[in-house]
Amino acid sequence: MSALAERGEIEITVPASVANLGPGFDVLAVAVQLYLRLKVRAIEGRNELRFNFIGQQLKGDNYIERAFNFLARQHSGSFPSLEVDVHCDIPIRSGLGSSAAATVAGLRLYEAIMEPMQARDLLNAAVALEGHPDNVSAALLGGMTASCQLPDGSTSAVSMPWPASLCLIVATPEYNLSTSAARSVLPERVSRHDAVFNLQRMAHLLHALQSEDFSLLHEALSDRLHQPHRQKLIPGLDQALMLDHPDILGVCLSGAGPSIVCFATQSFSEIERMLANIYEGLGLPYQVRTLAVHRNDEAPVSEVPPNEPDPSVFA
Ligand SMILES: Nc1ncnc2c1ncn2[C@@H]1O[C@H](COP(=O)(O)OP(=O)(O)OP(=O)(O)O)[C@@H](O)[C@H]1O
Ligand SMILES: N[C@@H](CCO)C(=O)O
Repeated sequence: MSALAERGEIEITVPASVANLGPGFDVLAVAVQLYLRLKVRAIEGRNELRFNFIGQQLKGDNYIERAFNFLARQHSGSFPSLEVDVHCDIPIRSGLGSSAAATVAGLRLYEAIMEPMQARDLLNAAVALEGHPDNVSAALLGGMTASCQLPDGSTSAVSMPWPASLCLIVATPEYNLSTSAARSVLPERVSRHDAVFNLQRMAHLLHALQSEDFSLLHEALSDRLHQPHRQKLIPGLDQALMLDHPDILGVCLSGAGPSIVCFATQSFSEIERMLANIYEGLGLPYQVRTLAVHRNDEAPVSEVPPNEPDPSVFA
């Protein structure tokens, strides 16, 4: 029996995510405590989905519906009609993984009303729809994830430790930038010098997050694969990268932007104010939020006993 048949109404919650984390372009992402929530009820009839967007208006296509239909077409095709209330706190086209959250929500909705699915099938469906794996991996697994596209075309995603004390202060200007527009400015080829630069930072970033030694975090968040090419599209990024405060441990673009993220373990309101001053100077409306990392289970990933199979690892 599906969860919906058992309970009459179900809720599905999917987190926002900050992708790339500087050098980890299309690889790293971290889920954060900002959510897309669905409330779902069965209604009379079959094969109809009715959506009510509450609070935030949908800009663009409905990716919840797209993901649901993707699975419905692959499986039986027939489903009970549903009414879905969508409460979305994730700003759309802002570099916080709204499309990934919507896609994962649609897949989880199908799973909830039909049958449980293998985690790897959900991930592969999400990547097929989203086009890049980083945000959807974090939206599915929670915490920080590293994704890898395998030679057979499937995707693997693994969970990585994230220090409980490290928060993200995220500034979002009111300035829509679609991911496709922010990807269109990226060069097809990069130099060996730049590839090595990113590998060095990525290794140091993972070390800093594992060891909780943040002394090299600032340098470890620099990037040459995407951020410099996007910088001209992102209001406030030049100024944010130059912010100077002893508790700002590093700064980078959030996903494809235009959100910008500062990392810190304290002084959150001072850092929020510094980010706010940038957009006030530019005359742009903005929102600033201090976000903790979202974990699917509250146990830190590092506490998973080494010999237990980790259910959050796909292969
Ligand atoms: N709550 C939602 N419900 C349905 N579809 C959504 C929702 N939120 C976003 N989308 C779809 O995702 C599109 C935005 O995707 P896009 O990848 O450009 O931005 P983003 O995911 O917010 O940013 P990024 O990928 O850089 O984090 C919207 O135009 C809409 O089609
Ligand atoms: N890795 C993707 C993330 C989009 O949120 C990009 O930078 O285009």
